[in-house]
Amino acid sequence: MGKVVGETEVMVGSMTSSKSGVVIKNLEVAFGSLEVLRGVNLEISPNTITALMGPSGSGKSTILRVLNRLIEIYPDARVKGDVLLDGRSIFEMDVVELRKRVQMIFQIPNPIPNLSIFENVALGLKLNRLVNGRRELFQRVKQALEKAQLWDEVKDRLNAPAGKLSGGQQQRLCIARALAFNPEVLLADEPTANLDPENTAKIEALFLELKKEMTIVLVTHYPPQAARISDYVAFLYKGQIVETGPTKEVFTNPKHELTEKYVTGRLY
Ligand SMILES: Nc1ncnc2c1ncn2[C@@H]1O[C@H](COP(=O)(O)OP(=O)(O)OP(=O)(O)O)[C@@H](O)[C@H]1O
Repeated sequence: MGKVVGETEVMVGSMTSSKSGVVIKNLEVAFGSLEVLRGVNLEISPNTITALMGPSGSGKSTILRVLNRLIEIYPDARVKGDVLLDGRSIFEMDVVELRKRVQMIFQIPNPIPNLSIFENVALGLKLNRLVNGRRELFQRVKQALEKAQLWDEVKDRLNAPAGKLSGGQQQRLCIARALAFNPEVLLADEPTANLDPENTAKIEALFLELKKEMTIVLVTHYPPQAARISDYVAFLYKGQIVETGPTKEVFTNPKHELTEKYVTGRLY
């Protein structure tokens, strides 16, 4: 299912303008003279997991970096086109506000290792003055750790340094830190690439829970992960979207030869 807008296929989700859906329109990104994204159009429905998959260097992370405007930290990056969040251009929003609504986690978990487990989650809430008093702060941190399915494992050692947690726990701590902001969109850039199968399964199960409350955009190198947990996929190749659609459809009946090669593990 899809309609053509601009150069590439656009997935049609449940609603275009409904809350916290994301619409990417004719996105182009270049670093200096290097064009890395061209004519990218994509509609990401609320409360879904959309997987961006494709070979290394195809532009997946760059799309994520546009969605929270992290791209603006690169002085030579040029961005054209538009991205709508809940119907409004993200480029017209206050960037600090945008990044509260659109949180991001990375391939390598990046808690502050010497800071306590509690403080890693609390810090953003304190710096942004989002809570009133210690009691509310504790409740928000607890709630975030619960949602990230980490609370039971850490509730007796909240003051221990985050660096003492296992890799999988550190990644869930980073998810808790993001969830503390009650984001509408969670961007996940290969969040399980450094984890063993057991921890990967935990994060995947967690995402399936979290999508009930937010929209998730997942970058993955690994087609089976997209097949397991995403509702929609966009397959990127050399900076363009080759094919998008409901995950099952794209995996069972890919329309493009490149997609077929990729999902069957013959294109890296
Ligand atoms: N800050 C930057 N400056 C210059 N070029 C960059 C920068 N960031 C990314 N690129 C280039 O943009 C292209 C797309 O990179 P991007 O990281 O988005 O790809 P990717 O699909 O996420 O790759 P991977 O799966 O390896 O993470 C690559 O050619 C990369 O070298």
